[in-house]
Amino acid sequence: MYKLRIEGGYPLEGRVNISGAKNSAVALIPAAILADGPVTIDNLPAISDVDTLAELLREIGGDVTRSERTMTIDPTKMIAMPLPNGHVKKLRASYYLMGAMLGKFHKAVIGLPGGCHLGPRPIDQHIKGFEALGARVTNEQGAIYLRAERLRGATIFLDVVSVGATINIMLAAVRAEGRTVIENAAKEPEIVDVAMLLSSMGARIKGAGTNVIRIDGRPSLSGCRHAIIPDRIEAGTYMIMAAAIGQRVSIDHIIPLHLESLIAKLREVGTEVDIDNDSVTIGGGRRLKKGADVKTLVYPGFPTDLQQPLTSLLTSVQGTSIVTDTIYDARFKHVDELRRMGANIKVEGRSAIVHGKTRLQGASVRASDLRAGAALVTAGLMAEGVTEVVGVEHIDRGYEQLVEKLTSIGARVQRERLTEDERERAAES
Ligand SMILES: CC(=O)N[C@H]1[C@@H](OP(=O)(O)OP(=O)(O)OC[C@H]2O[C@@H](n3ccc(=O)[nH]c3=O)[C@H](O)[C@@H]2O)O[C@H](CO)[C@@H](O)[C@@H]1O
Ligand SMILES: C=C(OP(=O)(O)O)C(=O)O
Repeated sequence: MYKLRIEGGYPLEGRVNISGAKNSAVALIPAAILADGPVTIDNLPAISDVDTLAELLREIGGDVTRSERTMTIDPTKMIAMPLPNGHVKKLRASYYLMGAMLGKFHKAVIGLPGGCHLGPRPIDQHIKGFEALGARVTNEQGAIYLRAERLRGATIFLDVVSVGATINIMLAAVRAEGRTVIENAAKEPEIVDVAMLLSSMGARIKGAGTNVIRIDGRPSLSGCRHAIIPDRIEAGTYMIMAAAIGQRVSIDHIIPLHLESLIAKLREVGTEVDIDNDSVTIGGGRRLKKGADVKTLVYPGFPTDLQQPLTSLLTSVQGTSIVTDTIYDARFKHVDELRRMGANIKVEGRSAIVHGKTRLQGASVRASDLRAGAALVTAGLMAEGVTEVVGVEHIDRGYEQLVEKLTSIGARVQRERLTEDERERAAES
């Protein structure tokens, strides 16, 4: 187990390359199950969620080979092996094995997924979709059992706009008989990415990226090659860090259009943002002028996955900012840790009320989830003195080479092994 040791106060300067999107990668890897030949995925991020999924596909008989940023998955020998426990609990996206295995084998047994603890994260809309396609779905001792004689296209209206349910229903529907229509679908760029991969396999999908997706099922799908889109959340995290303590930082290999809501918010608090074709530059010294209210919303609204790091930035801005998360009701575990560092933040219901401006002080803090980790690293970079962040395994789920990337732009960050004492304390909490 590791911790990050951050010496705060060193300004960031230079260029950072952004990796492929976690939330695409974790759907594209299970999607490969649906093909009848090898699927090659390029621009794969080196994160632990990807390693876990590769392991899961191997468990069900997949031949998975990997070179630096490319993974080839040959699904021809895969079987519908039950996965009620084990690796499935390590990440959220193991739920995509349900849709993909149901589509391919008409049956699956998958343990309820793990992932960040952000309050209740039900999967009722996924199940409603599978049932509409003709599956029988039961929950037995924490594992979901899915079985269908035939899968037939259906019209499904999602009661909640859900990224996971939209993708999972797409995965099952591409091999169902006839037409499926997903209404009130989520519109995130990662959904478009998944639709592109499935289309390259021969699937017929229209409307991905809008709130109505139409899918005409096919009896078989072929292998293909596909490159993952850039990670807008990783990019946004570095943009926030640069706004918090940057001189001039360019964030490269991104799609700026995917970050419009963050760019608007950063400008609102007084950050200079220059946009190029595939990069943005945050820059020219710190000129943050006033607090801002932020409400997380489904895409293209402000992403909940950037809410926590943005909160760290807002501690350094004069005035009061209100950060409201409309997607998750308990995504505020970072707040107690920021308070340890001197932040003046109060949580009321779904909102964090941030009173700035505070000069944060280094402290020992715990990342309870992936983006809480990003928020605490951001705070550590801004703070006076040394910050130690434990819970690094959460950060490793979604940030490729965080230490190396930050060090390359002037941060003082190291990954250190936990001492015996620290390991014991981590096990107790
Ligand atoms: C692996 C992955 O891609 N994770 C992302 C995905 O998570 P995930 O797919 O889990 O998030 P959803 O879009 O499904 O969740 C949105 C909201 O809908 C609720 N809900 C969802 C499904 C359901 O069946 N019933 C239900 O009530 C959830 O509790 C949540 O309040 O989208 C989230 C919202 O952008 C991001 O924070 C996560 O990073
Ligand atoms: C919540 C997140 O991830 P997951 O859905 O995989 O837990 C995230 O990426 O911020």
